[in-house]
Amino acid sequence: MIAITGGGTGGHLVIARAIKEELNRRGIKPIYIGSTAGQDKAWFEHDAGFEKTYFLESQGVVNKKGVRKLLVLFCILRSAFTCKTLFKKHQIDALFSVGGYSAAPASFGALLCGIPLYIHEQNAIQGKLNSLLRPFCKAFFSSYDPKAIHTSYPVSEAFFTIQRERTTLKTIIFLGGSQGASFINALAQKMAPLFHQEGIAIIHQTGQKEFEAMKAFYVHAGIPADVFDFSKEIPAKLALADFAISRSGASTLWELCAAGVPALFIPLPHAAANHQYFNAKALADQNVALILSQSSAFEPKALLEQIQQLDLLSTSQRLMQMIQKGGAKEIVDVMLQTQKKEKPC
Ligand SMILES: CC(=O)N[C@H]1[C@@H](OP(=O)(O)OP(=O)(O)OC[C@H]2O[C@@H](n3ccc(=O)[nH]c3=O)[C@H](O)[C@@H]2O)O[C@H](CO)[C@@H](O)[C@@H]1O
Repeated sequence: MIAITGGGTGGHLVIARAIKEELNRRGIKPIYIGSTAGQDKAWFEHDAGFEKTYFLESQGVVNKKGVRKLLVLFCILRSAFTCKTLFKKHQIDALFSVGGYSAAPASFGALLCGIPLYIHEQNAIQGKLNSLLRPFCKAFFSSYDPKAIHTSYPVSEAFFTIQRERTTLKTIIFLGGSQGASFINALAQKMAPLFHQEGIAIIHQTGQKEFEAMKAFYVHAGIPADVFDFSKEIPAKLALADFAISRSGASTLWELCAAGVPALFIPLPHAAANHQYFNAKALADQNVALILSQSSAFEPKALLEQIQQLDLLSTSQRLMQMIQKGGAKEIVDVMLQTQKKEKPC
């Protein structure tokens, strides 16, 4: 039996879902261990692809100080012992972690039990928990790190199905990551009138917090736009888009590659170790993406011209070559081949 852990935000959870789906295709129903905080419950609480789901108390340690930090660490340790019991109950042979604070209890629990731990790092710069656990894991997967087991990013097949070459800028999509991005919403308010004048249609994922305000903005400005807070139909939205203005969360970035949608990335400046910048830089270094720093001033007309000057066709062709189907299959193959049976839990 396999357990999957980790999450907190959509970028982590989408990998957990891809691995779960690949296991389901092979007749395996894993269990899931996530957190009561973040988006874990919303994504998986009622997911029938899991044998059972558990949500334990866990929070990030990184930004905590003093007594608060000690309390969080104690909480993780207590939950790690809960996981030990769960592993025994479900006879877990292997744990797959997508990282993030919600992965901490089960990962430490696995180490306590001697259960092989497999880690997927989504980003170009590895997270704190993943760095700590990497020396003890059975395999470490990444689409960036040459020293890791290199696999194609496990993007859902749906993004390959809608793959097409882009030739003309007819529709633009604003993407703020799983929680939306205030900066991208503000930028959209400056750019939308220009796109509208050029006859470019707009799709805009705002996040929950600013959804009403952004919807009102488009209505007042008289600009027709497909505005939504969060959608389960991102592949259908990307299918229509010829260009994206987006945060560079790893999952979104690779989905854009798979779909062949060229993008201007605006990395989240506060992401740990600036990893969103390095995610986008890996593409920009190969001339297949534009980057705009959130702290640099920009002139909307100049930005529009920069986007319009991009060679959409060759960029979208090269993006599609950067990722292959079957990333989740590659990971599950390694996991099942190396899995050990003897468990001293
Ligand atoms: C604030 C934060 O911590 N961000 C991190 C988080 O990003 P975040 O959670 O924003 O994740 P990504 O942008 O990587 O992925 C978002 C996922 O949610 C999906 N989606 C998004 C919007 C929507 O309406 N519907 C929908 O289904 C996307 O298709 C994608 O699969 O995890 C990523 C992967 O570790 C990191 O690179 C990011 O830095």
